[in-house]
Amino acid sequence: MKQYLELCQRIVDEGQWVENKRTGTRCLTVINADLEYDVANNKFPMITTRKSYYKAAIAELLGYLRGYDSAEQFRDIGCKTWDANANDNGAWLNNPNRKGEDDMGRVYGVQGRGWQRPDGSTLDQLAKVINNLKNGIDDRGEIVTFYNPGEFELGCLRPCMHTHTFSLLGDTLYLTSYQRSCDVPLGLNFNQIQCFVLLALVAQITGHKAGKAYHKIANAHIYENQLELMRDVQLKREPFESPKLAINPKIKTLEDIETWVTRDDFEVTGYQSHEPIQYPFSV
Ligand SMILES: Nc1nc(=O)c2c([nH]1)NC[C@@H]1CN(c3ccc(C(=O)N[C@@H](CCC(=O)O)C(=O)O)cc3)CN21
Ligand SMILES: O=c1ccn([C@H]2C[C@H](O)[C@@H](COP(=O)(O)O)O2)c(=O)[nH]1
Repeated sequence: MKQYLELCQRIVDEGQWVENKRTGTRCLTVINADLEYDVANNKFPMITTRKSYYKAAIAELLGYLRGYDSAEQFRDIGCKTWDANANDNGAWLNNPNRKGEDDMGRVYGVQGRGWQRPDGSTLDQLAKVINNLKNGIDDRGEIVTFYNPGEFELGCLRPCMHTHTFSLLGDTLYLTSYQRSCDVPLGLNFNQIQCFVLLALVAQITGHKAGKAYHKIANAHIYENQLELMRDVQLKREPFESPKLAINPKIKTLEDIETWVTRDDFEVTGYQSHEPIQYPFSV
């Protein structure tokens, strides 16, 4: 929590204003942030200086791991975060590749689970990584990347947290996640949870201990219409202790994640937070 608040304060104190053509809203911006999460000691990085909706963040991650490509699929598992980008984003609505209501196109999990090879076959990046890790193999390339510049025009948004590198050291699994662009008031609240859960979950299904998750962000920003709430409300509050996360121990395989796991297989205990803050969302 401390590192989150320090990043917010750094943006407020040192950020530079950057125009953003896609959304039409300026952002106060800093470059480079390194966050880390102590998964080994179950310090769940949930924001406490406002109410955090962690189940939606976990559902979004489950959708990525399943290769979902429609906002309806995300809604069905308890996550509304893709509605606006699929259905209210002018550039995407006018893109001839959009297949209709709720289509997100070839984003995130579509790349992670079905990267198109030149010969027309597809590559399941996630299955390869899970298989290797299960067999104790780290080939120094246990990477799942959603970032496919050749197909950006086939999706509603370029992936933000785009690449996940798993590393095995003895019997402990580590994760390094890379993010190109970060909406600190809204997106980061979700992304922190997702880094933590991704490591905890993959460690569980591959039979390893979880170590630390390292989260590397290039462009970290606060939209102009979010600044006042962040500076004058959220940053004035004192954080509470981090809660703990329990994951259903019956989750044992990638197939479990694909078939029956829901957001209710994840429970947080010891969460105390300040009042909710509703930040504006820029499409
Ligand atoms: N401008 C922008 N910021 C983002 O963080 C973002 C995008 N666009 N586009 C793609 C995804 C969608 N994400 C989102 C979208 C909405 C919320 C959001 O509204 N969160 C609220 C309530 C969540 C709920 O009730 O489930 C919050 O208070 O955290 C969070 C992340 C993250 N990404
Ligand atoms: O997981 C996510 C997804 C998106 N975001 C934010 C970061 C930016 O504010 C927008 C994406 O806009 P671009 O113009 O494509 O950079 O969404 C996030 O923080 N986390």
